[in-house]
Amino acid sequence: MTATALPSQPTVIPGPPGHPLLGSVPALQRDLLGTLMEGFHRHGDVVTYRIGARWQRLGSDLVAVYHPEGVRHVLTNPQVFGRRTAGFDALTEMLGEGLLTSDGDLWKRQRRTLQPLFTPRRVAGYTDLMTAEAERVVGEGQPGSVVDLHELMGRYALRVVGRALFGDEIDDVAPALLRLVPFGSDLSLARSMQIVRLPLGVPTPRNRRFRQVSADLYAIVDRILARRSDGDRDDMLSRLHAARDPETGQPLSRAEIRDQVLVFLLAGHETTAGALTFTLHLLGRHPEIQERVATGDSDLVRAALMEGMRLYPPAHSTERRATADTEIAGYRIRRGTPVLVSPWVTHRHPEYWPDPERFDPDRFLGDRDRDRPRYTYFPFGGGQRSCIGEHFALLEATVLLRTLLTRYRVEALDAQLRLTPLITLRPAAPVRAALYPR
Ligand code: HEM
Repeated sequence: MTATALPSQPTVIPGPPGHPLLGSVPALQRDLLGTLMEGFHRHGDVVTYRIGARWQRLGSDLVAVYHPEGVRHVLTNPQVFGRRTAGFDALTEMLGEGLLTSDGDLWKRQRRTLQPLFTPRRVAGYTDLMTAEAERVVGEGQPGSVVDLHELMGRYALRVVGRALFGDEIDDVAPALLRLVPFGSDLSLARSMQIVRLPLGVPTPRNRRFRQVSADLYAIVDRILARRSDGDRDDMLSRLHAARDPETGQPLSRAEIRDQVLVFLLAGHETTAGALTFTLHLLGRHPEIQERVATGDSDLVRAALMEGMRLYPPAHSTERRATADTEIAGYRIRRGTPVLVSPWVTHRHPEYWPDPERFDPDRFLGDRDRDRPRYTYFPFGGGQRSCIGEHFALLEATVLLRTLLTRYRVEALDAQLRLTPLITLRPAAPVRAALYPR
């Protein structure tokens, strides 16, 4: 498949017919990832899901693009595929206009200003902090006891990002934050899937809950910001205050700093916690692979993490909106159409991933890793809106894996992971594992 026109291609994009009045909405709400996967198996690399009624004016089409070449086209052409989608609009209503949700010139300015905080050299400066937190979390495990990997990894990732941001522990607000995140994620996703979206000001029970969660999240940020005495610190918050747009010299406003802090707190812990949980679960189901990784060999640790994120990409799907008429694989995409790309599906594309469901970290070693086309694997997205925290997350995750696995043998106690795909992929239940000292 290519992103150029193929004259023999039909112009109607195939897809499931769905419910006459609701289209694929009930199926997507019931089982998002299963519905996407089924669409791929039945209809191929480009699939239309009807959102709402079949009559043109009472619904719209969501086009999912699963082939790596199509994914590249969507993620690397921001002039054609913009960010103002129902999903990002709902997130903006919840979290304000931080780097994840802002758009256009505002995003450009924010990214220019914040990028220097995330260079590999800057990120390497957090190694000691990450190691100390990994030791601390690992030290809390009772030998032989059963732990919930997701709870443990959530605590680790939040402590790391909290200390990196504020130079201090944020343990006092962590439980509230960890409790609010799935509510916020669930409400944002549900709002983005509503066929008719009432303004948040309309006091429906769901709108009230939405606004309350947003207010509670900001209250946590304000509490942390208020107690922090500005001194000579070298944390991310001081750098946010000191950061200047390299082109205009403009600093971030107070409101922008508040929004960025919230985005970093949320985007910076949930995804990494998920990646670690899923990888440890998989290693806990594959003792022979775990033994190799437990040697601490950095290539193997990295490969295990990459393979964990292949099978369970924390950011399982993302969306763009066509801002002009365009074409993908010969199919016409009309201006205004929402377009979805999904690491969950593309990471299982059998053309590029033989035996896709098998956990095999060796896929990420040597030539096999190098020879693969770029957008067969995109857990951190791609193009100009790719994850700013990628180096940070990779370092943080490999430090934890090495620390935990050299100390403990992990035995996963659940045969299957039950998942809830909200904005990010989350376990639907505790992910139980026993830790045995080595
Ligand atoms: C394993 C961990 C992580 C994964 C899998 C991940 C994944 C992603 C993905 C896929 C995107 C792009 C979304 C899109 O294109 O629509 C993204 C964006 C972003 N991520 Fe991450 N992320 C991770 C960790 C982090 C960390 C640690 C931070 C911050 C400390 C962070 C902050 C952000 C921000 C601010 C953006 C928006 C960037 C922009 O639009 O300019 N992420 N992330």
